[in-house]
Amino acid sequence: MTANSNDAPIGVYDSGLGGLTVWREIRRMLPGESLVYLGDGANCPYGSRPREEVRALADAAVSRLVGMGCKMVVVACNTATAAAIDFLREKYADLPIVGMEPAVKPACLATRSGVVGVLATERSLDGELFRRTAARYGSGIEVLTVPGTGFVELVEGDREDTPEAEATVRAAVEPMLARGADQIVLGCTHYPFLTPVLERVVAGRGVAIVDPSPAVARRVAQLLNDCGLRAPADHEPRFTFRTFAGEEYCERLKAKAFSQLRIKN
Ligand SMILES: N[C@H](CCC(=O)O)C(=O)O
Repeated sequence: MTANSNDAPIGVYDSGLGGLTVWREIRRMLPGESLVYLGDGANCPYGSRPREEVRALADAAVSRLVGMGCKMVVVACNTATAAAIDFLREKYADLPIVGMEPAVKPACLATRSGVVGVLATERSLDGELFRRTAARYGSGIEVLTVPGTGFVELVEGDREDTPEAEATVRAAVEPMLARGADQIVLGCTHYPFLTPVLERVVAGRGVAIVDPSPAVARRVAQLLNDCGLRAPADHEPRFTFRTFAGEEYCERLKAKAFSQLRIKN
């Protein structure tokens, strides 16, 4: 297997478990593609680390995926995308790289109240990518940003459907609802794991929860086509999991990935 050959895998990278929400969508949309999921695990959460540090961590991750022969890399982490996507595209110039887009555009198009809430990590919200996107699509619309403080820890700690999770999510979301938000954008790939709790918090309030991962999977499909990199029809897909943490974390990644899809491991 060589890099850029059609039967090579697509690398999907995140600080931890969160990128599995993107992995799931890519797996659904492109069932014939082999995927290598790299969940750092050793340095998670990234959300309040300095930009330079996140950039170095993302570089190490992409370098590992390239070393494994990946034909494309998906940075399934909003924080790493915000901190490092330009740097990565310049350094790995021959590698097609897909990053996360904050789904501000569809939310601004769909809002009826004119108020959109965005939940993301501190580092994503203060990044240029988010500022540019909000300025471009949010004209005439109030875009409220709230850091999902403690959200990543809940997911990493397998506490995403607990009373503690509900209280944490409620504290972040209530002020948005009070201001009239009718769209809540999940600007961190860990947050879709909190959707059951979020749905309980917004129940009956006419609020849509916007998850960008299906759009990212569509972008992956499009870029594979554009680059002529689709796996051959007879390709037997393989799903591989890697981490910078220990073997136990790798087993967690695997279990969580397959439990979401209800696929036998
Ligand atoms: N899942 C990541 C990173 C969360 C974190 O490590 O703080 C994101 O999309 O931003």
